[in-house]
Amino acid sequence: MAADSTGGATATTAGTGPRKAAAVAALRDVPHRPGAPKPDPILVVDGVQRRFGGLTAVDVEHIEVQRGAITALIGPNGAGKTTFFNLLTGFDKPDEGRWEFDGQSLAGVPAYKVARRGMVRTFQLTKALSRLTVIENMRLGATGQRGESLLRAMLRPLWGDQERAITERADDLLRRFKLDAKREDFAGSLSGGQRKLLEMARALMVGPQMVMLDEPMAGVNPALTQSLLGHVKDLREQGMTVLFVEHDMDMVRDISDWVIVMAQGRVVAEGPPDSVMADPAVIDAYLGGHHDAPLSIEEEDRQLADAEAQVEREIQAEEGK
Ligand SMILES: Nc1ncnc2c1ncn2[C@@H]1O[C@H](COP(=O)(O)OP(=O)(O)OP(=O)(O)O)[C@@H](O)[C@H]1O
Repeated sequence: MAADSTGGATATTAGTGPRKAAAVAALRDVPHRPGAPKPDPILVVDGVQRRFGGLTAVDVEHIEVQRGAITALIGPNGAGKTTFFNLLTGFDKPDEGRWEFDGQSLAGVPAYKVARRGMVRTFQLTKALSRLTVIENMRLGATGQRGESLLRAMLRPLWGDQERAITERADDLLRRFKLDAKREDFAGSLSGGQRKLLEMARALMVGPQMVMLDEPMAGVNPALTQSLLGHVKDLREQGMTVLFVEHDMDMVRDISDWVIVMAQGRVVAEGPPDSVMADPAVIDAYLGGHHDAPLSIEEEDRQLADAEAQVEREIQAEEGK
């Protein structure tokens, strides 16, 4: 069943409606390990590899994404998260592997068709898109496409009913995302947070079942943070599945039902946010290094003890001279 992606006049700021409870309940008995099977997966990925010369950027053996849940994809810089998003949504091609969305293979399907089949990703406002108005960006979203080469096609006039339906949908979404006052403004004039809202609103133009968000909090000032979080949670409350890449661990903890951790192209851990983030192996090996997550008290104690022991050894070596 297609998700109702225009419904809901405003984002539920609490975002803890019945779908949140259902997602948590559905994932309760899923084992906390890479590749764990889910009770109702909307996306199933098998053996996807992408190599750039000698570098294997993505090497995902198996991933299942639970329908109707918010799943975070985290990992250190260069882990392969963005490349993986690009592969799944048809913006790049893997060297190997297959994946099914809602039971249908998507391998080899171009990006705009992937979007029309119900899996859509946000993409950042490029320079060219910044020179279009907000409403023009929304219309481009209806084609499920991105990219400068498509601007001309988009600006071609549409016919009567089709254009009316698209404009109506765009205006509904702009109202919902409180961007209606910006309708005729150039997208480039929006603040960081408003851009993120536009990217999300534009993705919803195709009425997707699954929305993939690439760093939805990047560049968003604190005043808009809660509103953005509310909108993401609202996607789940309307029946959509969300998969997002994010470095902001507070956001991951706040909104995700499940977390998948990638490092060096592979899936190295899975589980609910608290359990994944408390996993010393994850913090130490994949997050601690670049301070994405706060250290646990045990980890802090261990690092302090290591440092003290090191100083002690140095003092003794000095004294022994
Ligand atoms: N087009 C490309 N050509 C060559 N190497 C690439 C290309 N795209 C990505 N890579 C390399 O693949 C690896 C994975 O990159 P990717 O951007 O997917 O990681 P990421 O997890 O999204 O990182 P970040 O969190 O910093 O965005 C990196 O080593 C990157 O340098």
